[in-house]
Amino acid sequence: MLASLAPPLLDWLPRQRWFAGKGSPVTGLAPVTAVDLLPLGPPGGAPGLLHLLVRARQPGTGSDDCYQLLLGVRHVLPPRLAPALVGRPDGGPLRGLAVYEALADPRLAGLLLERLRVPGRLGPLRFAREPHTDLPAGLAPRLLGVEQSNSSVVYGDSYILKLFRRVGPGVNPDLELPRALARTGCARVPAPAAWFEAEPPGATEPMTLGVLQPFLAGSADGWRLALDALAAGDGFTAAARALGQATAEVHRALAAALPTVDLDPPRLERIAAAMRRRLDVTAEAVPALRPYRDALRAAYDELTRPPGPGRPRRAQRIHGDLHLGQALRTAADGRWSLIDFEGEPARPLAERRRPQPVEQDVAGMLRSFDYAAAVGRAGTEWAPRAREAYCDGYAAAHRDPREDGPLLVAQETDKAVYEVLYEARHRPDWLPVPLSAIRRLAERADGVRRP
Ligand SMILES: Nc1ncnc2c1ncn2[C@@H]1O[C@H](COP(=O)(O)OP(=O)(O)O)[C@@H](O)[C@H]1O
Ligand SMILES: O=P(O)(O)O[C@H]1O[C@H](CO)[C@@H](O[C@H]2O[C@H](CO)[C@@H](O)[C@H](O)[C@H]2O)[C@H](O)[C@H]1O
Repeated sequence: MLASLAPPLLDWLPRQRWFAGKGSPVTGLAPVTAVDLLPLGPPGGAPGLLHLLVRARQPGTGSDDCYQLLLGVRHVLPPRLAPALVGRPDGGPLRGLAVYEALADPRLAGLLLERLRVPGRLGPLRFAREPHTDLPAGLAPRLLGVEQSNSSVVYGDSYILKLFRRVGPGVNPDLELPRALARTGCARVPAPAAWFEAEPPGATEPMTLGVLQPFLAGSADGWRLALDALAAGDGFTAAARALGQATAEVHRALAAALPTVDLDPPRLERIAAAMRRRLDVTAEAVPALRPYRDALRAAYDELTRPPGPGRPRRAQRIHGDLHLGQALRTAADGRWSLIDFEGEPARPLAERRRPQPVEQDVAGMLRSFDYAAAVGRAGTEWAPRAREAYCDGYAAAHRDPREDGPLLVAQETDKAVYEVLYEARHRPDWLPVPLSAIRRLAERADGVRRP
């Protein structure tokens, strides 16, 4: 079946926002699993729903990533679904049929919820749910239009299903961590209600494919709220402080729920080495970063010097890609919740599941205030105030993340380097935002190198 689907998919896949392999051509697709979730009916009857895991061949990248696709199949595509068209295969069993993004079709998205309501297996797919959750039938689905790393469908403003696009063996932290947090009673993170995974033939571990969790209706994300506050000339320090507190609570709950480790010198050296590697890879890909490479390395060297006495460094499971867009505040009670514990989508899963210093998350959020200030054209004081308020809130609920300056600066540098690559690949117009932070961090590191 894939042979006839391959030509339209080869054209369509690299254009999707969630396609992670931008920058290298896709030369072929290899099927991993194919499951008919709903067989195509006769003309005028039910659409078909095909679940596919495909490996995209990208020579020279060192890895052929596996992607999850949900494809609708119809004899005739109604005009409202025209933007979702992937293509019309010109041979094989799908010849002449319209193949399209199934999540855009409420009938097919609804079927996914039905599958999640009833635990069980279907070929290599396994559907599971928390035993005592009440999942009503027939909730109206709508595909979220936001441009993200994955795809999400909201059901009746009650639940949201996140479908991971680039998938790999091992439990996804976006299922693992919220489940662990739910067990501790931490209410800052929506608890998974159901999920599904695949066990392809020969796989050593299942791949998490999707997670259903309660939808926080009436909430707005921190990025939107920060930009709104900036446009209105309102302050953001109270919100930032509360967000710092929420982050600290989640970190404390994660440290209680899952193993933590000492950041001894060999571990710190490994962290610094990984940061240097990311810097080198990014400087190769983005020439604008090259003039700052040596100065930034100094920040990583600082990290490996022994910290002051009484400052034990520890690592634990963290969010891994914390920014304002990952924090939702409900209008009714002004409470912050954190979402999207997948970690940085570009990093290998095993690395994302490794314990890290909490400063990595704190640095991510600090960078985000900087982004909001740049995009919202804030005055020079806005970001420093928000950053301080966030750290104050964090310190009040846990410990002060500013205490270990070298660790925080190294993490912030690493994050800004990540953002340079992210923006170069996904939003080149935004590249100046992390680059201006890189300039600032490089000047600071130069000051440390030549006091
Ligand atoms: N539990 C939730 N309640 C309300 N909105 C949510 C919830 N989870 C996610 N969202 C919305 O969906 C968007 C995408 O979710 P996210 O987990 O960040 O996916 P991605 O990995 O694709 O970025 C978020 O920016 C947020 O607007
Ligand atoms: O899609 P995800 O939420 O998993 O995260 C990716 O996309 C983010 C952009 O939406 C990106 O975040 C960067 O841009 C944000 C503003 O749009 C800014 O607030 C963040 O600080 C900045 O890192 C994130 O890095 C990326 O992993």
